[in-house]
Amino acid sequence: MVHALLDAGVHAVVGTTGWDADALARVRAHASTRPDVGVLIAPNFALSAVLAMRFASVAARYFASAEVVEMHHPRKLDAPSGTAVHTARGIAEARAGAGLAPMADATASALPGARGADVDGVPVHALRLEGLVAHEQIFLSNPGELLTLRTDSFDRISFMPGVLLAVREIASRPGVHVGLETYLDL
Ligand SMILES: NC(=O)C1=CN([C@@H]2O[C@H](COP(=O)(O)OP(=O)(O)OC[C@H]3O[C@@H](n4cnc5c(N)ncnc54)[C@H](OP(=O)(O)O)[C@@H]3O)[C@@H](O)[C@H]2O)C=CC1
Ligand SMILES: O=C(O)C1=N[C@H](C(=O)O)C[C@H](O)C1
Repeated sequence: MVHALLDAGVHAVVGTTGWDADALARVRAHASTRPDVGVLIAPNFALSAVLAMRFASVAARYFASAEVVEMHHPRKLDAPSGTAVHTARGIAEARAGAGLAPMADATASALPGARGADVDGVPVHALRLEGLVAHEQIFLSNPGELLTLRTDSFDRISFMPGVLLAVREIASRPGVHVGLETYLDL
């Protein structure tokens, strides 16, 4: 779909998650044939989630350990959530940039999944619970201290301001961008 929109010269705001690295690379390659067209792939349009991700990536370099727990409604098809993957990648990039060593974890035996998914070295845990919409907690810790960042979308109305911002801005932002934070002055 995004390839067809690029071919037609139509800007695309994408909120669908579950993209793997290969799919993203294919879009980037295809987009290079239409540098005049904008593509925004945003795993979350809620301001609280975008800010939580940003805060996590700013804080990550100061903490020895980091893990992400996302919680969603049980009808969700992908796990972990696109938001959690994006959060973990931001943390991992910040850690790598600061030259931090891999996180301590002495686990020697575990049931499959017990330590979550490994996203660039950051454990990500997915809960599916009736009654929830979209929620995430980011844990960052050092010996003797813990920082917890939490974002809750109680209603899908939370995504709307970000979607409107994206569709209003996209024509002035050619190229492929990942994450609504690229549109914000953060
Ligand atoms: N970026 C963000 O802020 C957010 C992202 N999401 C992401 O959006 C995606 C959809 O989630 P959600 O809205 O809960 O899912 P839903 O099942 O509620 O909606 C999916 C929609 O896609 C349509 N659809 C499904 N398959 C096709 C297809 N092959 N061709 C065309 N249309 C299709 C469905 O149409 P029909 O009803 O006719 O089957 C339906 O309208 C997920 O990846 C989710 O993670 C969700 C919320 C916020
Ligand atoms: O499926 C959902 O509902 C959501 N999906 C997105 C994700 O995977 O991060 C955004 C939000 O969490 C809602």
